[in-house]
Amino acid sequence: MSRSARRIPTVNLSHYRSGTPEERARFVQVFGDALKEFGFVTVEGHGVDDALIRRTYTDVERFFQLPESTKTRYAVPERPGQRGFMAFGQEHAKNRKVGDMKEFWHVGRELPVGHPYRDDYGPNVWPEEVPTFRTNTLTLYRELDDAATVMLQALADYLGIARNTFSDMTVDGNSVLRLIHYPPLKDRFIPGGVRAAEHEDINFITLLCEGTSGGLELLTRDGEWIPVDTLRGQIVVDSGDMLSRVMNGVIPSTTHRVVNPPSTEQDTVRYSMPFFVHPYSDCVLKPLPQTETPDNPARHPPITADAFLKQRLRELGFLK
Ligand SMILES: O=C(O)CCC(=O)C(=O)O
Ligand SMILES: [Fe+2]
Repeated sequence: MSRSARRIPTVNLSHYRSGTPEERARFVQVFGDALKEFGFVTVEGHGVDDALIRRTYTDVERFFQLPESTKTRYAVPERPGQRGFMAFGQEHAKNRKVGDMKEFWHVGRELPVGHPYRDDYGPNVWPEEVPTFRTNTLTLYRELDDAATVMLQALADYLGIARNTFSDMTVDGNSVLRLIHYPPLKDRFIPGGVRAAEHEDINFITLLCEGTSGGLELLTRDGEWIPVDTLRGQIVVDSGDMLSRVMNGVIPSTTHRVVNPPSTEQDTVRYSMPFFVHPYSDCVLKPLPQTETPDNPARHPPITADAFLKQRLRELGFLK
């Protein structure tokens, strides 16, 4: 296969959940190999309700079409970039000065009163102009969280370690559902700007409901950009920096970006909904014993998920 024709593999999560032993073993192998080789894999049969994804996209579109003065009322300056609305051009990738050409909204985990992480994660805010936004996004959050748990169990099977090794780390984790609007470039443009400049995700793994138009690309381990095209109903999964820490680089995080539309004819709007799966705040990110070998000594000292997140939010310009 020519290098540029390479595509990431597709797997069906229902084979892992309820397939034959052979289907289950095959899922584990292809899923794990894909994360190792590409840091990306396409997942079907994930159990997240397609109608819910459509309803949520409708709500997201309604919100982003509101006037700027309304949207900015939902910015949360005390938790910049973590809850509520983040205006166009505000987030810039690590080591870049120019902001990404996107605006977005973050929904975080809701925890019961008295939970030790409740204040730390902070309250969500909700746009009163879109009454179904709260229910739809929280339901989607829960369904993506469930799918992620199963995927993390499959990854542990792949490595031959206790099945709940990773999924225990994400119980009550600081996961975030990000709802992104990339306007057409004719409407808003930042000179030198990109829809989403190349970056690695901070978290463990990311589940991306298919975007409403193309542009997502990943950088292969040998330095080639390849498109990640998803069909309706597929979820793309990628590995982030926190997983790489725990895997001591054996599953590296993968660089990816969202490129600008290639021509004025294709200058379409794009919406996407990544779900960033995070460990709980006090979870210590340190190499699993199986990944630390004489050939691959520990690459980083241990750090809590919370300290790591704050360090990265500073690099993104969100925290002082
Ligand atoms: O919009 C997308 O498809 C990807 C967005 C992304 O990579 C991110 O927000 O981290
Ligand atoms: Fe990303």
